[in-house]
Amino acid sequence: MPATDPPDDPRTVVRETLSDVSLPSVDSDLVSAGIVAEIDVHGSDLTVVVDLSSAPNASSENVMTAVIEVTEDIPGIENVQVEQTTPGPDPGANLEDFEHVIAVASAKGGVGKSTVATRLATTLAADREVALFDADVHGPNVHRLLEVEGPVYSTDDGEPIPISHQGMEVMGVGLLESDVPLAWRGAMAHDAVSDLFGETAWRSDDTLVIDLPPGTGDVVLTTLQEVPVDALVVVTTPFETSITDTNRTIDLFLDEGVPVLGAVVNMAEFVCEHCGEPNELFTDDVADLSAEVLATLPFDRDFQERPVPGETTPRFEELTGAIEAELDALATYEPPEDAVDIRGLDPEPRRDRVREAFEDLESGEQFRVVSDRDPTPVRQYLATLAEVEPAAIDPFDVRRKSPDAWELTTVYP
Ligand SMILES: Nc1ncnc2c1ncn2[C@@H]1O[C@H](COP(=O)(O)OP(=O)(O)OP(=O)(O)O)[C@@H](O)[C@H]1O
Repeated sequence: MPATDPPDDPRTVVRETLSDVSLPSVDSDLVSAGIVAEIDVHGSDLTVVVDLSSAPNASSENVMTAVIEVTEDIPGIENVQVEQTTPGPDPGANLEDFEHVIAVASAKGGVGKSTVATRLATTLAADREVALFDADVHGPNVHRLLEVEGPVYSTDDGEPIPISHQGMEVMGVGLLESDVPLAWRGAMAHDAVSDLFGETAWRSDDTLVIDLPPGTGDVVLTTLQEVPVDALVVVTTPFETSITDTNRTIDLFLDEGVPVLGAVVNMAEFVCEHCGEPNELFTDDVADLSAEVLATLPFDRDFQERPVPGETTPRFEELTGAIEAELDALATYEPPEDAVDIRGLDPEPRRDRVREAFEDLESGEQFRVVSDRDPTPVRQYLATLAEVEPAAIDPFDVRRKSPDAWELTTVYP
């Protein structure tokens, strides 16, 4: 009798085989950890369904590879298929469900935007549940920095499941086609990012960090319109043209009502590894930056190493601290005392409050409104009330202060 005869109940053999498999990211073996949800054998075809909700630190890829490796050697088994169940107790959390959204942008490529976004996410992951989205459709490299690979699996409803990487969820266009250079442009790029954003079945709902593409193109602007960003961080190098471009980018974001938190000045100096002497890499002064400097980072080879979720990097603590303070401030946003607060009101009382307060003013007096939506359309209404052209309602400064509080500041013409 050949030694490869299939056993009476092949599922038992598969289960026993899997109970001998352990991974560094899982506390016990795959069966005891509750990862093996279902085993199905038809002839020589084996299907193993894995559920990673009980092992948040396990990467689906590592688990699937381990399952395939050990089960395809089982006598009688020729084809092995591993499927992942819809994860988590509350699968498919929406973008709106995130408590905080932080986006990282830059005017130019290559200034360290992805490095900052990725390290910010991994540092924040020490205290929070963090998800990281790579929206840099033209040069996605978050997955490379973290050394995370696809394939990306889908829920039963076809929603892409983010890769769980050491407790942090990661998603991005780079994961969909790991080794294929993406050449998406314009509308196609926008659609790809937008779809992925809208459909991803996040499990976390605390903090989302987004690595935006460089510049202020279509993907950046539509992403910022579609996603309720709490705070935007702009990365720049301290070089004159870089600062000029960054200032232009910041102005554009402010015009769009994006809450720009501040800037990270990257690669500001290089400390000689031999003599310890710091050397400025650029001589230009960052005083010209139009945003607050949240952190200044040196050129440091350590930043080229793979960041690990949950591991704090001393150099990033300043930045992370500034962002956490801002997130706390957002949670307790108080409108200025002189502002007309129209949040939560129906359309008619909103208009009445604005009209009464605006018509009370003398020419040149400041008018401030706090709204729970973008108050830009109010300009036309104010112009009608003052019997002027909308352009005469000037200045017209709209700032988003929290996910649901916009401040409009203008003066009576
Ligand atoms: N402070 C730093 N010290 C040393 N190396 C750095 C630093 N910041 C970034 N780098 C390195 O510079 C390179 C570019 O960084 P990164 O990919 O983060 O830039 P980027 O602005 O996201 O670029 P792109 O927009 O083109 O994707 C990477 O190899 C990264 O490791």
